Amino acid sequence: MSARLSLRAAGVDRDGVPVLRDVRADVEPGEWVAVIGPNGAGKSTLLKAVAGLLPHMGEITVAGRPVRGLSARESARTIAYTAQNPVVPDRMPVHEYVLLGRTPHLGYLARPGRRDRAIASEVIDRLDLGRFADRDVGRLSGGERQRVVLARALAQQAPVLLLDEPTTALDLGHQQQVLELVDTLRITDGLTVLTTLHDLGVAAQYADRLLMLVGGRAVSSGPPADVLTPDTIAEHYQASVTVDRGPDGRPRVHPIRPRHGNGRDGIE
Ligand SMILES: Nc1ncnc2c1ncn2[C@@H]1O[C@H](COP(=O)(O)OP(=O)(O)OP(=O)(O)O)[C@@H](O)[C@H]1O
Repeated sequence: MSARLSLRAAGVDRDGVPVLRDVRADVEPGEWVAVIGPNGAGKSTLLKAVAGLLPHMGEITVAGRPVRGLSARESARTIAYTAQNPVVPDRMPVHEYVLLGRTPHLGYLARPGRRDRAIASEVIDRLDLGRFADRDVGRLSGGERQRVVLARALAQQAPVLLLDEPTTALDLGHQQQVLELVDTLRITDGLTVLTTLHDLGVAAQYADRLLMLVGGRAVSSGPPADVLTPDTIAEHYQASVTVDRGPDGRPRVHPIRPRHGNGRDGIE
């Protein structure tokens, strides 16, 4: 199953304050869109609204069906979501926790079967978690836990993957491993991938398109090379960068020190 994701005039209020407004976006099956933007821009809010965890205005549909009409079970079979700061049960072995990802596929009161265990084992292996399989989730490092949470989401085998900052706690090698795995699944299984990513370099390398939010509104969207310009980044992040192209033609963003011109630090 593949599923197109579509947002039309999507908006969210939190405590009566508008934090997302009038967002229009589409993510096609097999496409990876990264939501970028400064702190507090509404990136996590957007993902939570798509995951059905926050009430929204406008229309958000998955495979043509409004997400607000999906039951919890239907939603979990269609959308796998990982939070920026996931809450995990401390005293549960990794293999059991990952197996929870199979719950939406089980019949009423049914227990996971051989196939469910095989799927959970496979994602545990692919995320290099085999040696932690019997350890409690609460006794893992931050990066190990982040991979376990992703493993549970992948075990769900949902056609839509929503990942809120999936690599923040990961070392460089595991970052690449996770991002490459998601990219492979996007290509081989046609997953529809929507992530938030703070690291603009990573976003540029992996996403087909970027959606930049500022103050809850989409201010720019399109291929990474169109969105990631020094002027746009200076305007919306108040950051100084240069941008060039890598061998793959994708933009590479290099932070540079702003020019202070006050003479105190020797920089003109
Ligand atoms: N539970 C909440 N109640 C009220 N306001 C909230 C709540 N959670 C977030 N907000 C506000 O909503 C706005 C958007 O927050 P959100 O977490 O979506 O931003 P973000 O772009 O993901 O930020 P960051 O890059 O810092 O993770 C912010 O102004 C934030 O303060």
